[in-house]
Amino acid sequence: METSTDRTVEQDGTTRGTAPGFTRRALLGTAGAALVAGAGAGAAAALTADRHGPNHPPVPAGDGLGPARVGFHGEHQGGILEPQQARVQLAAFDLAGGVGRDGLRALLRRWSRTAARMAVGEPADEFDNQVALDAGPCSLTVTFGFGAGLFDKAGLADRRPAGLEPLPAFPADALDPARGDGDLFVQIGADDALVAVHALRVLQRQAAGTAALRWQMSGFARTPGATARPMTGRNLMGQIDGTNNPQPAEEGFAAKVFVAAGGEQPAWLAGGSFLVFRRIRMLLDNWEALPVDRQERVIGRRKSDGAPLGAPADAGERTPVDLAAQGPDGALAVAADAHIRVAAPAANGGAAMLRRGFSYHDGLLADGSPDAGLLFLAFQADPRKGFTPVQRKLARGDGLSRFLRHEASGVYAVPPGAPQGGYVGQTLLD
Ligand SMILES: C=CC1=C(C)c2cc3[nH]c(cc4nc(cc5[nH]c(cc1n2)c(C)c5CCC(=O)O)C(CCC(=O)O)=C4C)c(C)c3C=C
Ligand SMILES: [Fe+2]
Repeated sequence: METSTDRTVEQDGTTRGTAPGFTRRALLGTAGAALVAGAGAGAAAALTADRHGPNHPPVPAGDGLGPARVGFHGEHQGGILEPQQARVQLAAFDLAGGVGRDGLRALLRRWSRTAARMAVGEPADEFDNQVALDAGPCSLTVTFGFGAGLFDKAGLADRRPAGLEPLPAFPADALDPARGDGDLFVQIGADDALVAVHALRVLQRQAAGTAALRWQMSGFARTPGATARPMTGRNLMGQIDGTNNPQPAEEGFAAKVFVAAGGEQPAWLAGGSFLVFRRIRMLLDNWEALPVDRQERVIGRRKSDGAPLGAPADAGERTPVDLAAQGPDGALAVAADAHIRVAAPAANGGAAMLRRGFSYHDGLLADGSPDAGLLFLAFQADPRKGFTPVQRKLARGDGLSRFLRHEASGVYAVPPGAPQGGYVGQTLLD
């Protein structure tokens, strides 16, 4: 695993030299980019401790989160396999009328070039507003997705993937169309809020005349180093959320998450994925009125350590779930309507997805309740076999659904990663 701050590990495992990490903006001559490296070394050592992932080089103590970087180029796009960053910006754009295949290609070329530059902390181009000048890339990833509408508008209807059909309406959906769907989707993750917002602003300005912002949302996850040891983050209901995700090292992971070559989906999408997005508001006033043991019953896991109900006191979140386990009274330890029972692949014909959601908190609603919840994001090889059957089940029989409102929705084809010198979407457009 690469450890030097002046080299980038690309997703294909190759390394690439760059100007020494934190001072590269100054080397590039960007105005105002005289940078201070190594501040707060002691705190930084802790902050960087849990940022390691398959495509994510460890950062030596003393450099903080700033210089950490995720290579833009590779087999898959960034922002899928890496550990979640502390901040996310989600946005969707609609193509302007009359923008055909060539206009779309020009935009994606430009966006890819810019995302690759920003991922190593370089300024974008003339549209860079210089608001993140003194920050490193902070593990910036930019992930692009294509909505169903894009294919008709760009004259590519014959290349629309079969998996990109609209999601069915689920019972109790309360969806706002203005905050869902969209022709082009962008997920921007970074360990610094300004870095993420800056990247979105640059992409938006570059799109002027070609694509207009349709909706935008901000989210957050745990900041690296916030806990004494690396552990799965908590959501705004206080649950450890993400434990039983498919793990990259496990057999069959790629088949669950990525589109295989030679299958039902078009060849251009091989190595890509599908992303299902749901903005799910949590009814926190109701949830927080429940005693903790009732909250645990709703999920099927302990709140303190995330261990499955019925597991021994010293079990941890990674203890395998025993859905047949019984309590002392002979009743199922994980209740029939517990979220983890209803959502489990075993209850859904093996349906699986890689969940990578972020919390949001956007103030209060008119009734004084928090406008807060989960920006649910799940990558999968085919939503018709992943998200849809699971959500069908959850909407009918999940104890958690009484505390949730699905308010916005989108499904996007996520193209494979771009090779060096290439752009995301190239396999579709060239
Ligand atoms: C359709 C898919 C899912 C939606 C929508 C969903 C919403 C949602 N989930 C939580 C909290 C937790 N979910 C957990 C596990 C879990 N959830 C899903 C699917 C959806 N969740 C799956 C497939 C699983 C794994 C089930 C298993 O195999 O064990 C957990 C437990 C910890 C974990 O494994 O992640 C929590 C907690 C919320 C709050 C929420 C909507 C806001
Ligand atoms: Fe869940």
